[in-house]
Amino acid sequence: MAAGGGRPPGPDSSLEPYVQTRIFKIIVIGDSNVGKTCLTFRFCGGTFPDKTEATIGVDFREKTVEIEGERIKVQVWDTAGQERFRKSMVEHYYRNVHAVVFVYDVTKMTSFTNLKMWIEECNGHAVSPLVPKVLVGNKCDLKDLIQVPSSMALKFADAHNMLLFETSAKDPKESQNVESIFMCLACRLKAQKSLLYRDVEKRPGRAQKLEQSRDAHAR
Ligand SMILES: Nc1nc2c(ncn2[C@@H]2O[C@H](COP(=O)(O)OP(=O)(O)OP(=O)(O)O)[C@@H](O)[C@H]2O)c(=O)[nH]1
Ligand SMILES: [Mg+2]
Repeated sequence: MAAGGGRPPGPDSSLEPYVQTRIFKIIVIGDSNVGKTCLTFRFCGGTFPDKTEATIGVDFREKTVEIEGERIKVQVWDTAGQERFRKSMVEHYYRNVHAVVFVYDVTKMTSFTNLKMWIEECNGHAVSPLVPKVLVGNKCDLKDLIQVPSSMALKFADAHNMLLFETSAKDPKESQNVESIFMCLACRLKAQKSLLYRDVEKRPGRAQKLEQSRDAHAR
């Protein structure tokens, strides 16, 4: 039986008339200086930046990944931790978000205790409980300075129904672990069939329609 309506199988996908790419919007949230920018750099660019400055508003990074034969654009929103650099942007962070990464610094207890506040902010923006969320303890390379024990972080993650990743954006040996944070979320999102195509290349009319229906869905 011929497959109706699906993408025709073929060796050269560039010949397909309609290439549909889903975009997953993942926001990275947490105190200033916990390493959000460095983590997103590590995932999207594969490196640790020599020098970073406090993020103002938001920086976008993107990486296309392939999961079970589907190309997916992971759009990472690297948000600002400092209140003065984020306050005008908060609504935009949470709008139509697909997944949330909460980051703390394992060497700074206040960045961990502040997670409560970040979770409250997220919940206050009507982010669905179905939106996957993960917890990331960063800077694990600073072994002698660790203030947040794994057991404490694990308990908190469990209580909030999140997976915990302890990692380091700096240590190249941890790069696979950083990758797995975003890949784990992308896999979970891919499994949510209800996520519509937001970026339909070569068919803008259809893309717009789907986007509208998605927005209507979200209301
Ligand atoms: N040792 C170590 N330092 C790190 C790591 N990740 C980030 N840093 C350092 O921590 C500092 C802050 O990193 P950023 O990524 O800019 O922090 P941020 O969370 O984006 O901060 P805001 O943009 O102000 O919200 C920088 O000096 C980084 O070099 C890590 O895994 N290990
Ligand atoms: Mg930053």
